Amino acid sequence: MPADPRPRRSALYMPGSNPRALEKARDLPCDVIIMDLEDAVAPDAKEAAREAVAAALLTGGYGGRELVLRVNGLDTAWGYADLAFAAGQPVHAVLLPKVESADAVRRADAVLTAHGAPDELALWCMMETPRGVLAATGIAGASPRVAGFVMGTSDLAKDLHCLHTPDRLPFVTALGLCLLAARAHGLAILDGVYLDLGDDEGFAASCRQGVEFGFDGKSLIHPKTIATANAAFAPSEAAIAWARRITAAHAAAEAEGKGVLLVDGKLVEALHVAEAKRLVALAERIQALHGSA
Ligand SMILES: CC(C)(COP(=O)(O)OP(=O)(O)OC[C@H]1O[C@@H](n2cnc3c(N)ncnc32)[C@H](O)[C@@H]1OP(=O)(O)O)[C@@H](O)C(=O)NCCC(=O)NCCSC(=O)C[C@H](O)C(=O)O
Ligand SMILES: [Mg+2]
Repeated sequence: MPADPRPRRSALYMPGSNPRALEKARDLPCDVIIMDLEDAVAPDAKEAAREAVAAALLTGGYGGRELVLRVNGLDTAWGYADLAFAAGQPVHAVLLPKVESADAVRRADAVLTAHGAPDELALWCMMETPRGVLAATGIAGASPRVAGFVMGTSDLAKDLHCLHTPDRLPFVTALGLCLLAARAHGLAILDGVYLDLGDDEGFAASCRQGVEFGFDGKSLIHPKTIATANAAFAPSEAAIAWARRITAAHAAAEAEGKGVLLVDGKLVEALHVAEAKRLVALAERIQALHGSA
């Protein structure tokens, strides 16, 4: 468990070519902002998008939100220049699209390093192709910079020829493989976007399912979905109260030389306390970031 888990309940994408969205993001209660140079930006707007992102980051005002810059792939006309640009930007992470191998991560890492990126600049990887999903473990461990995965379920559906069903059964294998690889390597992992902005109920259900799977949060395409994702991925008040209770009860039991106990008839061991402490730390970080859970 990370000692100090960072809130990543809601990660809002915005086109780098949309200055209004970049400006609006300063006042939105999302935990993560993903400024996109890739698929949300038309080919003839790629360079203007880089300039708009640079101007927005120079102005700042994004508070404690985590800033992520999605670049184009190194196999495109813009990828190298995007990475060279990203190396000098005040962002927390660079998000690589369509990552299919550990080697692709290492090539991107080398460009960042050659352009003076600090060691703290993280790499996040879009997991959105069949090859990428099958190479998830190698990708997760490819470089010390790799700190997160983001599921790209739209590209994945295209390559799998599958449908976006309400239960997301067609994605279960891919989501599970990426979750396993991310957790095995101590990475953050965010669920894919929900495309139907008119279906609030379906969106809420997909957030609940993301929580059940174990994702840290959900990637989003519109500000109106932030509140639902934030509520779904935050520990509930009842969960926090329970976490505090079992932590205290377990400490008292330990003082009496016992490793296990029952609280309200439920078995509590050290592993439950570890998860309880993670939830409480997460709730405290959310409070510090936005002032409320
Ligand atoms: C989908 C949109 C194009 C809709 O935009 P718009 O018509 O402007 O929406 P609204 O009029 O309802 O907007 C209301 C206000 O909110 C601001 N807004 C809208 N979207 C964003 C946003 N994403 N970030 C910040 N601010 C936003 C508008 O400017 C309005 O503000 P105001 O002027 O005050 O009224 C648009 O939402 C959009 O572009 N969304 C992001 C699309 C995107 O980034 N797509 C790429 C990422 S998803 C992906 O690639 C998936 C992955 O790779 C995979 O394979 O699965
Ligand atoms: Mg994609």
